[in-house]
Amino acid sequence: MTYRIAVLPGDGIGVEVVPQALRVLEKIGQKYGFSFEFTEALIGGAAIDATGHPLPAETLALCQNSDAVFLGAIGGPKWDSLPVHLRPEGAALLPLRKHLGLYANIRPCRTFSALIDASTLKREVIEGTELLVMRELTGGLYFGEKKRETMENGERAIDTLVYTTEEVERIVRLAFEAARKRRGEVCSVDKANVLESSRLWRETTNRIAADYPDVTLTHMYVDNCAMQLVRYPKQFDVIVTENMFGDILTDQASMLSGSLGMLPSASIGGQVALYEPAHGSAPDIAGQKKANPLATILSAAMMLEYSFNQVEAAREIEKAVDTVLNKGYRTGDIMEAEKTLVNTEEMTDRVLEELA
Ligand SMILES: NC(=O)C1=CN([C@@H]2O[C@H](COP(=O)(O)OP(=O)(O)OC[C@H]3O[C@@H](n4cnc5c(N)ncnc54)[C@H](O)[C@@H]3O)[C@@H](O)[C@H]2O)C=CC1
Ligand SMILES: CC(C)CC(=O)C(=O)O
Ligand SMILES: [Mg+2]
Repeated sequence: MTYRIAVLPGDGIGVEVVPQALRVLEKIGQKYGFSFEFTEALIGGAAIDATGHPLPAETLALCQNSDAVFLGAIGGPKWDSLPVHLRPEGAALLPLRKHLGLYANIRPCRTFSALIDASTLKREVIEGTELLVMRELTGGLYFGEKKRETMENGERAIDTLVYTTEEVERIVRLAFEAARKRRGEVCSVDKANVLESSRLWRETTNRIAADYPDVTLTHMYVDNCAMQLVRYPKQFDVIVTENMFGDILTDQASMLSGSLGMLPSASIGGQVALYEPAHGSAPDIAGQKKANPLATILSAAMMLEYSFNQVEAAREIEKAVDTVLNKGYRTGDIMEAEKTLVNTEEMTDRVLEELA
């Protein structure tokens, strides 16, 4: 079996971590008897520089005609002065997610036992955390109408938060389905005390819950959730939430794993799924071989599981990551005293050794 993967390294550390995950995929494929046809394409700032557009038509066509899409990260200071609708994030990443129908972004967040003591949070708070955030990905504040208007005394800018019943229903159902395979608990996070879209979200979620009597549903306001995530994260099984809330809460939750460089993601819902680390292009460390490749390598494991049902191969990659951490290898973001500092490629070398 050969899987055809559209590979979009993007910008900044995207171009450093993606090749590392491809090495891991090649290796695990050899072991389990499958292979990959990787086709690289431009996206983001790199695509603006080369073609004038952050999401060239050929890139989109390649994604639509592949078995899965594997993305690094996009954006960076070079393109920061562009208006939102022209910059890499707004004109490439969001449209790509929309075109591919990827309405669900799954971000599993667990503690790695080797990293607990490196955390800024107390061991008793984070140990045993195993939560999953189901973030709505093609609606909400990032996709509503935007406007800039000239006023007498300056300008005003408008972003709109819109959700339809159907958009809420499909993501909430996925959350309930995921909870069924886990602890059976869904926490729906909203701001229903002030946002009308959240009131619709909550009403819809309550209605859908009737189809899942075996799953416990609770509701929480997003501000409280941000606090509860660092107070007592073990209370959460599946969190389902609006696009921007999920974006923010998962960067925060990544610290329960040890670093943003440890958090993988899968975006599903359409014909072709997309896998990418939760982090961005990290301009502050780009080009210095410091990037932690593990979030991207763990995203590759999610691809094997979700798109290709290669569950055993996925588990083996996750186990290799655990072992490498247990042996004391660390990139800078997770470094602590008496551990071995390695660069992006060396960390991957260690993972490959465990897969040998
Ligand atoms: N999916 C995507 O393509 C995303 C793109 N971005 C874009 O990335 C650019 C930078 O955004 P930031 O706010 O700085 O967020 P970021 O996620 O790129 O970085 C935040 C912090 O985490 C660190 N970090 C992130 N990934 C790491 C890794 N693998 N290893 C070690 N350290 C890591 C960075 O060095 C930085 O200090 C912006 O242009 C932003 O729009 C941001 C988030 C997601
Ligand atoms: C363009 C942003 C929405 C990207 C991001 O921060 C994310 O998807 O996590
Ligand atoms: Mg984000």
